[in-house]
Amino acid sequence: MSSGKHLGKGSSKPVLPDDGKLRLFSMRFCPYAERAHLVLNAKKVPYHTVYINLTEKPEWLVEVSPLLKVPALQLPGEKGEPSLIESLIIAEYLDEKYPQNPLLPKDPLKRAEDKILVERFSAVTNAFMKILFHSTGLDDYWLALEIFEKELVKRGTPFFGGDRPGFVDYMIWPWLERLAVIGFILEDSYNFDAKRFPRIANLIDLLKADDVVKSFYATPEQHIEFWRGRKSGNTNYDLLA
Ligand SMILES: N[C@@H](CCC(=O)N[C@@H](CS)C(=O)NCC(=O)O)C(=O)O
Repeated sequence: MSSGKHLGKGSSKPVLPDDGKLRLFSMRFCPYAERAHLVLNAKKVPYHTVYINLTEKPEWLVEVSPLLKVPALQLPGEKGEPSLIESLIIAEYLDEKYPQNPLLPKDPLKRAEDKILVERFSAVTNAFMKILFHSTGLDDYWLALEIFEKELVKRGTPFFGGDRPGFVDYMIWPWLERLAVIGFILEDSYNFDAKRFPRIANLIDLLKADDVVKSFYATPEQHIEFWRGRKSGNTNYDLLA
């Protein structure tokens, strides 16, 4: 169940059924929130989604997300107390709590290596933000992405998770899904060189066909539409809600 529209200032906190389901506070176009949706969907855990208008945040958001950010995950039975926050913490919690379809490897060293890789992805997400808000940083973006291309060569598998998507794949996917936005912001339709990133290009194709990714997918056009609104101060949060 989803709240449908993004709730903003003046909205009352939705009363959700006490049905033992998790509650995810989210925003449809937030890549960090998408991480949480992907893990929940990979685990097939039923949950409610409450979408938040981040431009005019509802007064009650602080009750569930002390840093006023999404995602925040409220556990069944919790009422107002602060929930789990931070996409990576939420993703790891869910992977440990729900053992079906494990995403992180069992081996402690391999687990640590995957988590380090995801930490290193912040170089990509930081460069992405720079492009979005300052139209600069494209070279940094590709340089950071190269680390991931090389890692796939090293692992010799189609996914970071091996023969199927794992933790790293789902944690980085939201930014791969948004590659077209870079072209839109920089007013350049050419934005991804599949010859420079053949493994990443293959990974993108494979992930696009993955049921979990498909369960929370927005098209390049939809992402561009969202960012066009955001840039002009007319954010259409409900474009896909
Ligand atoms: N480090 C956080 C980042 C979450 C984040 O920045 N979310 C954005 C939306 S994509 C947000 O809630 N922004 C609201 C704000 O910063 O006021 C995570 O991984 O969950």
